[in-house]
Amino acid sequence: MKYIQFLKENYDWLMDFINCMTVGIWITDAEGRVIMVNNSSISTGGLGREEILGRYTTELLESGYILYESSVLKAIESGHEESIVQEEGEGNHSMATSVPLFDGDELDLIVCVELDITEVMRLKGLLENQKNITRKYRDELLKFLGQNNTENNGSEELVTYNVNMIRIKDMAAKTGKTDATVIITGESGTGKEVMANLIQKNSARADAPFIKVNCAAIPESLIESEFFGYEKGTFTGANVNGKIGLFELANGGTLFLDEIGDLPLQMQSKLLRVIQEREVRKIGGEKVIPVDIRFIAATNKNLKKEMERGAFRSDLYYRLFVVPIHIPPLRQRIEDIAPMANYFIKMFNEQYKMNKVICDDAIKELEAYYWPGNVRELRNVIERMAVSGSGDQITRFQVSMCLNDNAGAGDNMGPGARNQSLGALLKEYEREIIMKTVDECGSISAAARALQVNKSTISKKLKEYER
Ligand SMILES: Nc1ncnc2c1ncn2[C@@H]1O[C@H](COP(=O)(O)OP(=O)(O)OP(=O)(O)O)[C@@H](O)[C@H]1O
Repeated sequence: MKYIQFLKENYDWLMDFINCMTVGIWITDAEGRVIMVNNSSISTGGLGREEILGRYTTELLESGYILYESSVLKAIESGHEESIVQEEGEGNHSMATSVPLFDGDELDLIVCVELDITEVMRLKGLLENQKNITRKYRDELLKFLGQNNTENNGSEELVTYNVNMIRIKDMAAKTGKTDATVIITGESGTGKEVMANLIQKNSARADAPFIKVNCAAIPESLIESEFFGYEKGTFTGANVNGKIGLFELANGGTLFLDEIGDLPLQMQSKLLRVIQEREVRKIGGEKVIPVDIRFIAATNKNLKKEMERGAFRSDLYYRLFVVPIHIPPLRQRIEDIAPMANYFIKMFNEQYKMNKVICDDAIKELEAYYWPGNVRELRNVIERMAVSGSGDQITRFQVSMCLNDNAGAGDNMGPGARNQSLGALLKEYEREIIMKTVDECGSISAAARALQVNKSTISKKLKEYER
């Protein structure tokens, strides 16, 4: 009883000491009987010192002076430090921490410190509120991104959760509001056309004609007549009524010049003239037709290099690069792979009336791939797995096989490009095969029979995989 003894011997000056403190302090004996209490504690409760001193905590609890529960009683019971937070009405909160002090093995007394945490709780509430608001805005933002995605031509969305891409998308949407010429660059399959659709859809010309032309697909001999059209009787064997050219078709709207890097030099200078002078004349025609066209061009070529080697006109280059938009390859925005994969699965589920889902492992496998064919390749891979796999799950095994097929079909990044040794790759495939067979066969014995190995081999491998 050394603490109780000390306390009794030094009661007066100890009382003066704890009365200097702004926190409430209670000291009870091992039975929870109050032997000391300071002014700060009394000022927070409804009873005076004399009414508290000498009373058992259980009594105070029963009489309602202490609300709900007592940290003192909890500390007596557990023999450890105990804290409780209590609401004391009118939004006030306190936190009581009781520390048991032992003389040897014997509980001697309990020191309870009471803190007014009303302000802390108010701040906590504010923080919670703030967090809820942030969560709400985040959800709204994600919803907005998803909704924005549908603002595309046709049924396709521009799916992205990549910060860079979101910024680009934002900028693209803004340029839609102007008539500035836009050039979209990026590797094949990165989504340049999807971006062009987004720009057009967000522009004042959204309801006006949107003419798309693949410059690489038109034979050189026909390119001029395709763009400018011709008057009737101009060519023998041609349409007797003449032809309206792409420029005229796009008048009042937008002309999307895909693969502009493949436009023959001669046509490049003619295009430049149209962009600058805003008028066209049909082949064999006299009449000058004023045109009001917004140009969006795209290429997977490095136009600067093309210009340097004389394959692209520098004046056209500078005329096009008013608003340049570069779309990064898919391998540089790995966070887009999972949402895109899920987006394509949903799309193919609807198209083929399926219920496919992709497992996390399979997503990881997709994320580890190099994607030389970018989003187009991802979409094709998902479609192939969706229509060819059995069951509703797209597994990691299926992804591995599919990506290997892709690599084998001439794409330049096979499993080796993932920097894994043959041994590691074989182990990985062995694991996939075993897991899939056990999954499909429903038991280790059946899988062992199917793979023509001992049951113990499969069990051993499965244990290894669990580690
Ligand atoms: N961000 C995206 N969200 C959803 N689908 C996308 C996205 N980007 C590309 N795709 C899809 O990938 C495929 C290829 O996209 P797109 O044709 O726009 O690429 P591209 O860069 O214009 O290709 P290319 O240079 O070969 O013309 C399309 O099926 C398109 O719908």
